[in-house]
Amino acid sequence: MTDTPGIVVTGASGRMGQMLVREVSASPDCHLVAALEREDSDWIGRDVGTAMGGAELGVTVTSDALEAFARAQAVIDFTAPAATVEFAALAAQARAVHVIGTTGLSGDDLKKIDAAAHHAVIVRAGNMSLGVNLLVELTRKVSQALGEAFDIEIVEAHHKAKVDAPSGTALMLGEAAAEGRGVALDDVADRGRDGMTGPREAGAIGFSAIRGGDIVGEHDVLFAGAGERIVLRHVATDRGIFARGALRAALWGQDKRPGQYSMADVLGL
Ligand SMILES: NC(=O)C1=CN([C@@H]2O[C@H](COP(=O)(O)OP(=O)(O)OC[C@H]3O[C@@H](n4cnc5c(N)ncnc54)[C@H](OP(=O)(O)O)[C@@H]3O)[C@@H](O)[C@H]2O)C=CC1
Ligand SMILES: O=C(O)C1=N[C@H](C(=O)O)C[C@H](O)C1
Repeated sequence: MTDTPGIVVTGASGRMGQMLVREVSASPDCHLVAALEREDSDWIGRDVGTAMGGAELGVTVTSDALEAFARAQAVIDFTAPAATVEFAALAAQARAVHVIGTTGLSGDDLKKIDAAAHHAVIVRAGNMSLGVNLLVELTRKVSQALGEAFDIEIVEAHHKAKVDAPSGTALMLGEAAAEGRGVALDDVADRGRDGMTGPREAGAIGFSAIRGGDIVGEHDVLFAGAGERIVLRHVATDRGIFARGALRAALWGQDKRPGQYSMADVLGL
């Protein structure tokens, strides 16, 4: 037996799920207690390590979330909105820290996650990397300094399997840019241009999404002024940056009071 925090990885067969299983099982600071998949997944009942094509890890893939969460101190969850909302209620019941990387959550989903955060620690971020969370802070500062004389456009690029747009990261950057200007993002966001759009609206924060191939995740924040342009850019080349951030959040959350926290809290930004 080990006395390090026990961690459940949800969506274990997914792109992020597999990366998380690797990070958690390689870390000396925690141990993998369960790997979760859908009931009808052909990974159920198999050792998660061998299902991933590697060495046995001694953890059998299960679909019983509540039983798994009851044995864990943290749940790391990069799945899909419907699953994440369900897992938030179950993690709260088990009083396990819930680290949410899932993006594309609706306003209704976020209300349910808020309710779960009354009972347990939730750390949620559209991007768990150190670099992007620093970029968010820079975006807020540059937006505040420049004001509306500079037009803000956020351009993101991801792999062809991504199902939500704009990305969670683009929305975090948009929120920060809006905060820097003292406005609400919902009032100024321009999330898709097509046809006779007319000239750009003053004060708008524009979003563009590129999807293709195996792009891990790229984000540009453009501040376009008269005669000059500033571009803040983050390029992810390895999903390990998200997995390591999520693991850091799971460990950080162990001694925190119930509530909802961000990666900025975890990183002390
Ligand atoms: N915050 C961050 O730093 C990052 C966030 N993400 C986000 O993480 C999420 C997952 O991304 P990615 O790993 O690329 O996606 P994948 O599609 O590769 O993996 C998602 C996994 O979740 C499982 N899943 C989906 N719905 C359910 C459900 N209802 N019950 C149980 N399991 C379910 C999927 O199973 P099945 O295949 O059977 O549907 C799959 O195994 C996305 O929202 C993405 O935007 C990604 C990278 C970084
Ligand atoms: O789906 C992805 O892959 C990613 N999703 C997150 C997002 O929506 O911003 C984070 C990262 O860019 C990869």
